[in-house]
Amino acid sequence: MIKIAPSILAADFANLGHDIKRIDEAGCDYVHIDVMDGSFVPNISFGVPIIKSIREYTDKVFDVHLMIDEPSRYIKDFKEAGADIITVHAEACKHLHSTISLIKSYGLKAAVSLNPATSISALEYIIDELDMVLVMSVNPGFGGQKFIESSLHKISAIKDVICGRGFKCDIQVDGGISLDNVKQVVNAGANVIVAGSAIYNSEDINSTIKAFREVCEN
Ligand SMILES: O=C(CO)[C@@H](O)[C@H](O)COP(=O)(O)O
Repeated sequence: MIKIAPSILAADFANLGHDIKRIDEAGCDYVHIDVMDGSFVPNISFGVPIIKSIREYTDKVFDVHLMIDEPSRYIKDFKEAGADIITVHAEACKHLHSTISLIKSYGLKAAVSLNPATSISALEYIIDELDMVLVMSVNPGFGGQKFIESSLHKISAIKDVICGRGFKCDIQVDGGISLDNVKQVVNAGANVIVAGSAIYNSEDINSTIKAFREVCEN
């Protein structure tokens, strides 16, 4: 089952509640929320208070992607703000295993993200604990970048590990996804699709989300 997760990084921040309602009514599965700290990534987006204030606009799953250094410092705050899934970067955690345990201790789903240049070997001793792996198909920090082709091989390699070990774990892909390349990432093994500009910059969000689902599932 494919899940569509529009990234609100591409939404109109002055009308965030309204823009979340639009993707909710269009039938998205997750609301993908990109938190950036200006240190782990060269950009600052928003944090806990904004997430808390948009929580009332939808019941959809809040899929919070933390592009921040040492995220363990803030897991409790993001849980209280309304996160359902928390993704941390392998590159940003000194103690990845304990950060994942902390996320799970709050009853949240836990995911690890890998930057484009990070090997899947970083997942070797943690993947069995995860609900999801996030493959970054652009360098994190900005929306609207070009999809990095080597991500396809990375997705397939992760899929092989998951199938080989025989457990359940979603594979999310994020960055440069459009209606033109989404089928390739699904064929490679991804089942959670993040798209920011392809959805929010489209003329009709409703039909674009439906088109994403149709392309992925057929
Ligand atoms: O995390 C990020 C960027 O760091 C992504 O979620 C982007 O926001 C996706 O945007 P598009 O590439 O789809 O415009």
